[in-house]
Amino acid sequence: MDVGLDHVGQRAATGALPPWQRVDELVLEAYAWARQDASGAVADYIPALAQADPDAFGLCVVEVDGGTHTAGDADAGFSIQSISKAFVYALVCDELGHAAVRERIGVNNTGLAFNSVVAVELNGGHPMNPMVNAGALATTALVPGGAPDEQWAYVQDGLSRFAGRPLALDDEVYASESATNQRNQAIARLLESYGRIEVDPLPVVDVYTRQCSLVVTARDVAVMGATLADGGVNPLTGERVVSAEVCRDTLAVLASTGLYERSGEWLFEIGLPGKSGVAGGIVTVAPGKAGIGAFAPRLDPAGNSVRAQRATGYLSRVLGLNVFASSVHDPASREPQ
Ligand SMILES: NC(=O)CC[C@H](N)C(=O)O
Repeated sequence: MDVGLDHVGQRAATGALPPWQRVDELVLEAYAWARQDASGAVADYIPALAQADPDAFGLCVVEVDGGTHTAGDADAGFSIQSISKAFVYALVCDELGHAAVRERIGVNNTGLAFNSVVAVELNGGHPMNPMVNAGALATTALVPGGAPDEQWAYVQDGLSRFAGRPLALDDEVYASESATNQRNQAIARLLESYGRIEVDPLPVVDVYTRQCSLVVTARDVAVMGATLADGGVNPLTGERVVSAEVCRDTLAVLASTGLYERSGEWLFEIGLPGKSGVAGGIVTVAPGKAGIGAFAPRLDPAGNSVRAQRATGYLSRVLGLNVFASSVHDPASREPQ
């Protein structure tokens, strides 16, 4: 992934964000620049997703003090899909302690596609990390509650607390994905055969499918990211959702695995933990600073939104968010004009 940022100056990551009026302008600029790229294709392996408007595009930055900046369709709804994996993982770690989850789920990249069955086999039945489908299914199996309906209530409530508003299910996406998720059912059965899922796997797949079908907006996703950036406290509601330690651990996992087999390229270009979903959303977290939510349905071959990656990369540079760009003495780290 080369998102074509060579012409955009990298602001040093030390210090605060620019004043809010300037952030407003830069968000509009990032949006206009990313919008020029109409490449990629809308996901169609879940039939309901194929109906998305390919030109929809929303962008939102929420700062840890609650300051909010939007461009385009920031309030257009889309299904959260794999972005949910990051937040369900955080909730489960907060509940069970990260050591237990780390052993069972893992924190290393598979180097393979998000829905790879081979990855499970190659790793002796280990799901490897919570951001691929195998690890996400194994994580959802650990959600407290026991019965699937209670687990679902826990997930829906927890993700809503991250977003700061009640999130609802997209019934059409849920029905469509339920009818076509045989591969996820197979992965769950495979994990069961290796003892990595110890409950009935098909209800786990159902809870997972529901969690992926929650409707969010770019604004919601930015608030969810800002909650992780803010050490677990939602900057809009003031509610603590998870502990600061859980945020730290979740962000480390996102940095290495959030964009699947493209995670290295993402980190190289953008320098921030992020998580994508096949409906076209990406959440990105600038620790201690802000969350970014971006949504545009056209995807690259790994299943990551083209425009969302570009807009986020632009913002990372001009806002000075790249966590590796901290050398104020580096002549390449110049203030953007
Ligand atoms: N990458 C994704 O967003 C995948 C999520 C989707 N619900 C699936 O399980 O296939």
